[in-house]
Amino acid sequence: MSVTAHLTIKNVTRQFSVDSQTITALQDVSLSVTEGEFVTIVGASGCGKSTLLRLGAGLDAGHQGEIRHRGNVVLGPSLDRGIVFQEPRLFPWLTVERNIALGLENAGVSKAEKKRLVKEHLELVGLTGFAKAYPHQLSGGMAQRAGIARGLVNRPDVLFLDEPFGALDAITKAHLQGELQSIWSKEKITMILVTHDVDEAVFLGDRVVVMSPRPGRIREIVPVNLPRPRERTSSAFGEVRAHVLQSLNGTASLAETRATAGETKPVLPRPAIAAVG
Ligand SMILES: Nc1ncnc2c1ncn2[C@@H]1O[C@H](COP(=O)(O)OP(=O)(O)OP(=O)(O)O)[C@@H](O)[C@H]1O
Repeated sequence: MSVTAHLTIKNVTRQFSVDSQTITALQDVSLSVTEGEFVTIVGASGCGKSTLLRLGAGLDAGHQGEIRHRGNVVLGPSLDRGIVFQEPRLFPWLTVERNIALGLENAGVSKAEKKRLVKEHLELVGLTGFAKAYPHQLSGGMAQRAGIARGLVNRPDVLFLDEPFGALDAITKAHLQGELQSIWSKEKITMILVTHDVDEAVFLGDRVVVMSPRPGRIREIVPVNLPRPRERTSSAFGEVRAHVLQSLNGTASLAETRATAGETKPVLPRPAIAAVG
C-alpha cells in the first residue's frame, strides 16, 4: 500500500440551521486517508458520520475547512468518487445490468466497453445469472450487491459507503462484509465506510475512526493491526473491539445515544432546511 495522502479532510466544521437554531454536525474534523486504505467510521446516531461522508463525496458543501482528493479541492460530485447508500436505490423498472450500467453514465465509455464492465462487475459481486432480473426479484442482500457493483463499475478512486449493510439480517451482513473485504483486496480501491456496527468496523477497517456527538468530532482513531481475513472470534479481534467500544462509551453508550437520537434529528424534511455557511 502506498502512503500517498489520497483524501484529506482538514479542520472541517459543518453547521446547519434548523428552526433558527444552529446545529454543529461536525466540528474541526481532520482526517487523512491514504491510497488503498479501508477506513471505517463509527459513532452514535447524529454524530455527523453521514455528513462527513457526504462532504467527502462532494454531495454536500457549505462547510468551513478544506477537503482535498488527490490534492484537488472537492467542489462537487465526481466520477472519481463513488457512493453506496444503506438502501441500494435501484430503479425498479430497470434490470440489474441496466441499473449497474447507470454507474457508467457520463463516463464516456463505448457500448462494448460498458457491456464488458457490467459483466465483470456482475461477476465480482456474485450476480452472474441475474443480469436480466428486476430489483423486485432480488433478495435484500442481492440488491445491495447490485448497489455496490454500480458504485464500483466506473472504477472510482474512492468508494464511500454509508451503512451499506445496515438493513440486512446478521447472516447476510456477515457474508457481504466478507465479500466487500475481498473486493477491496482485489480492486485496491480506497474505501471509507460508515457503520453503527463495531464488529463490522473492526472486521473491515485498517483504521476505525470513532466519533463523538454534539458536536460531531473525531474522538479517537484506532488502528486495526490484524491479518485479513479477520477472525471475529479471536482474542486479538476481541481486544480491538473492546477498545473501540470503550472509546464510544467515553461519550455515551451507543444504545443510550440511539434511544435519544430523535432529539438531534431535524423534524422537518431535510430539503426544506437551510444550510448555514
Ligand atoms: N440537511 C440537514 N439539515 C439539517 N440538519 C442536518 C442535516 N443533515 C444532518 N443534520 C444534522 O446534523 C447532525 C449529524 O447528522 P448525520 O446524519 O451526519 O449523523 P449520523 O452520525 O450519520 O447519524 P445516523 O447514524 O443516525 O445516520 C444531526 O444532528 C442531524 O440532525
